[in-house]
Amino acid sequence: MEGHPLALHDVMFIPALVAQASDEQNKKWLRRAQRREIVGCYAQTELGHGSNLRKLETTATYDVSTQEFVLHTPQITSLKWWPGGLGKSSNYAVVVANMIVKEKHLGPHSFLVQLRDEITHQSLKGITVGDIGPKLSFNAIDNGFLGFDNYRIPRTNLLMRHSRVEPDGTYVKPPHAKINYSAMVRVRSHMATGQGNFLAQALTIAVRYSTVRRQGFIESGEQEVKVLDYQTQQHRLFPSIAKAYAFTFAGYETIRLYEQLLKEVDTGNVSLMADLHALTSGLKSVVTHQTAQGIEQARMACGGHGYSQASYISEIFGVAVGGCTYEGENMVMLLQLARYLVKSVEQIKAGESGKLGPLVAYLAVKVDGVDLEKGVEEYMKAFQHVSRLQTWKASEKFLKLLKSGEKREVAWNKSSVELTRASRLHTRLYIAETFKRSVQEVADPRLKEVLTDLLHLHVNYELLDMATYALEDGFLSSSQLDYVRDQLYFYLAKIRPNAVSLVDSWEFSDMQLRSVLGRRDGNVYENLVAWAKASPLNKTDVLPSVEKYLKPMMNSKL
Ligand SMILES: CC/C=C\C/C=C\C/C=C\C/C=C\C/C=C\C/C=C\CC/C=C/C(=O)SCCNC(=O)CCNC(=O)[C@H](O)C(C)(C)COP(=O)(O)OP(=O)(O)OC[C@H]1O[C@@H](n2cnc3c(N)ncnc32)[C@H](O)[C@@H]1OP(=O)(O)O
Ligand SMILES: Cc1cc2nc3c(=O)[nH]c(=O)nc-3n(C[C@H](O)[C@H](O)[C@H](O)COP(=O)(O)OP(=O)(O)OC[C@H]3O[C@@H](n4cnc5c(N)ncnc54)[C@H](O)[C@@H]3O)c2cc1C
Repeated sequence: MEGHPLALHDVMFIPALVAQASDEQNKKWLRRAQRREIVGCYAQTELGHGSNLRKLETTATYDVSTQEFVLHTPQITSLKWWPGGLGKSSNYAVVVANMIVKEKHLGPHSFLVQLRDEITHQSLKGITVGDIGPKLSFNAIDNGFLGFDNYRIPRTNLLMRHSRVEPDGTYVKPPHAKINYSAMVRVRSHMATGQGNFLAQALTIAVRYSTVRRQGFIESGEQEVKVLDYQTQQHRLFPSIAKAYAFTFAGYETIRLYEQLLKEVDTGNVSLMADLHALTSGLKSVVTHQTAQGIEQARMACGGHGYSQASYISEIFGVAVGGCTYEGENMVMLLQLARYLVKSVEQIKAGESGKLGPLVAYLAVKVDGVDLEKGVEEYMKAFQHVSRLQTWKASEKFLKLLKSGEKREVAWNKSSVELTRASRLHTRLYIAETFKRSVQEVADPRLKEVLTDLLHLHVNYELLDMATYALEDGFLSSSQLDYVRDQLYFYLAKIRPNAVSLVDSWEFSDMQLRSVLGRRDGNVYENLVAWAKASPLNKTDVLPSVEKYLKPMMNSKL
């Protein structure tokens, strides 16, 4: 769980080579990387800049006389800072640097750079590299720093699948300005399944423990109840079970889209890039945020024992919450999706609704009301309505400010909270729709029934959570919201008998979960005692600190 020092080799280094190095370059590098003869990482973020890639300070200046790039980090803030696996493990890196050719700044480009000797593993001359120190989590990964002192690499180490620099310094542009960002888009498109998995682990622990833990009574009786029988406990955990499934389904779709994008880009078609960038930006932000919230609720649902490291939930939280920051800080990425939404509104206003992509076509279609009792399709229309309402409101606010003479960037900043709200609602609609589609495709009738219950729970929970938007313009009445609440409570109770099976179906082994509370056999109490006894503090009855500090204090006459 604490991560693996070679994780980024597989997650980003190899994918960056696959997507950005030419076939000829990959003949030299890819096989070696796949065999782990060389170990690499993805070095982009700097001490001074992570979000704003246009301001990266590391430069790669082309020297036409030697046909080399000179890598340089001119000041402290230019040091690469954060890349996983960079500090100690990697001997190579894909380095993102601002490329300068014939004094022209051509923006961020990726280079394969050797950092350490392949035999001795010592850092090479001109390179300063090390570990950035302990973090909230991921402490088995050596996130690192990296500086270059006019460090030279051959021209052919610029990754040249999409753009090139010829020996004489002629620059051949890529087919899309942001094609060099593909390694990030890849990770973002995998994050929904990855985060769904973290949420699932925490829920497995909390749900299993909630069937072992007995406390209090619902009705007066002989035996105290399992805490999972409390409606509040179900409300804390079951909507997150639905989300863990929903995120996984949404993630499968974005992974498929990314694979399709890779194929299309190779044939010169970059039309999917903007859509996938917008979609994955929103999805990574909503999913990581909701996952962190869900894991924290799972921890609290385990009461005091949830706070113990024996629960292992705090470890899962630490790793998962990193996703709110890495691969694009969540607010920054929500604002990327918002750009796409505002553009869509502008297209509609210009009478070009026909040009809208399938995921935003609903922004042009007004719905007057819904009959929620007719089922999930009507809920989808309600989600569309709230997302459309907020997207139009936020866009109009921005466009009005623009019209009043504000600079574009200032108008954007003044509308940004509303814009991020629109992005979240649009993404939650997407998650609900992929959930619905995925459940429809399930062939096994018994499985389909249980997943349909989860889907119903999800749409009722989500709609209630967005109620302010739906009430704002009278789209939903208060009696409709009462219906949603009743449905929510109905599905909490309906899911209760299947709750343990739903989490067991994820098939985490005890070794994976590392949780005393979430043990498959349910023997929690005896193992908590054994776990406590194994604490280093219990190795001796009397600690050395007693002689050193306590006794002098206790014997003092003051
Ligand atoms: C098989 C498994 C695979 C993967 C598993 C991965 C994760 C699994 C989940 C859990 C993890 C499990 C275990 C853990 C193991 C390891 C940890 C895993 C990963 C951690 C590694 C972390 C790595 C990093 O963090 S790398 C650094 C990431 N950095 C960022 O994300 C920076 C964010 N900033 C940006 O991306 C950009 O600066 C920007 C905000 C997008 C702005 O860019 P820029 O200034 O250049 O552009 P403009 O704003 O001017 O926009 C112009 C225009 O371009 C459009 N645009 C921008 N980007 C893109 C793009 N990528 N594609 C297409 N279009 C793009 C933008 O929208 C504008 O369009 P319009 O003009 O039309 O509006
Ligand atoms: C666990 C972990 C692993 C990482 N692994 C890697 C790696 O392998 N390789 C790598 O290169 N990097 C890596 N990173 C770095 C990571 O990608 C960046 O930290 C991340 O992109 C955020 O950038 P930042 O640190 O510059 O945040 P900042 O941009 O400084 O964010 C600070 C605050 O400013 C706000 N903000 C910034 N810009 C805007 C804006 N335009 N509009 C509104 N608000 C804004 C943010 O929302 C945030 O609230 C990793 C980070 C972590 C935590």
